[in-house]
Amino acid sequence: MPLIETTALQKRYDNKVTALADLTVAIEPGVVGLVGVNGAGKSTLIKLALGLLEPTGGRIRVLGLDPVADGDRVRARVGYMPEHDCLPPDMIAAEFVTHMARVSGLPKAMARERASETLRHVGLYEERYRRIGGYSTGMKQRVKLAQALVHDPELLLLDEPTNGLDPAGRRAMLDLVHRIGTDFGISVVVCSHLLGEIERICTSLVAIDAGRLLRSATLDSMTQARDLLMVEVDEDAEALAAALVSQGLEVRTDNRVLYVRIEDSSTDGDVYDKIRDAVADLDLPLHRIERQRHQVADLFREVANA
Ligand SMILES: Nc1ncnc2c1ncn2[C@@H]1O[C@H](COP(=O)(O)OP(=O)(O)OP(=O)(O)O)[C@@H](O)[C@H]1O
Repeated sequence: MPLIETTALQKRYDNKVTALADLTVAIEPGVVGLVGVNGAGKSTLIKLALGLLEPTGGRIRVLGLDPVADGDRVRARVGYMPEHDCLPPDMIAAEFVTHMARVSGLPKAMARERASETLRHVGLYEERYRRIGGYSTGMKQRVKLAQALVHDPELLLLDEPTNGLDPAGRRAMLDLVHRIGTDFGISVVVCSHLLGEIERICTSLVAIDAGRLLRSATLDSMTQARDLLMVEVDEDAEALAAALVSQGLEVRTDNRVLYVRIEDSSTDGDVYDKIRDAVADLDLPLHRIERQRHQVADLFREVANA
């Protein structure tokens, strides 16, 4: 069953801004990156998934449930880390996370225990009895993550979890998110406007733009299908390109460099052979030949510019 499934989902705010225009997507289990520029509609989708907002058109299901009609059941199975600072500065972290566990329905002793475990898991065990107001931004983000995890949800919705962090803090937070997906088997939907940053921890990506679906695909399908061989010759790149095209290969040239498309890894050997033969026939000085993966960000840019 998809984690989140939407059909022609629309959200128009009272101020007439249409945040989601006509979104149809099925988000499958795994660590899923929900990407889009600021204002694309990511937070709106998350709030609709939590039942905090109601759609103005279309339909949304979360773990097969309607988040408006079945709000309590959805919230019991879903953890949410909001984007902006929302923590009570005067509370100590252990108390706050215990309280959030109680709100989610855990009995007192279990709530305390789970709060300690979760704070340990996010790397705040030593500091758990300090006031949240004295925490750094990175520590506050970890408390937000801990309260989302404390009731052991099946699905975590994280809205820009690296917000406000420095590069080392961003990496640490993303590693933590990745481990939650792999070690605990919890599905995660992580929103970000920085595709290059989250692609390394995700199993699939969903890109939205102006409230519509731009693309949804697994990382594997995006990278494998679009592998390239980069071939650099010292001269006559055009002649080599023509020879390869006549052999049925797809080639793009950029000065002395050719990019040859490999559609399927089973045909790799053929492509290498054709390049080697053509280089030999033309008696060209081959500088280098190497396999190059498309950056996932490039693929999304291609779609965006199409
Ligand atoms: N409560 C609201 N009332 C009116 N308009 C809103 C409200 N919340 C969001 N919007 C507008 O809806 C659009 C989508 O916003 P949303 O926050 O969902 O985007 P986002 O992709 O999450 O971007 P960001 O990361 O900047 O929050 C934007 O134009 C935003 O200004």
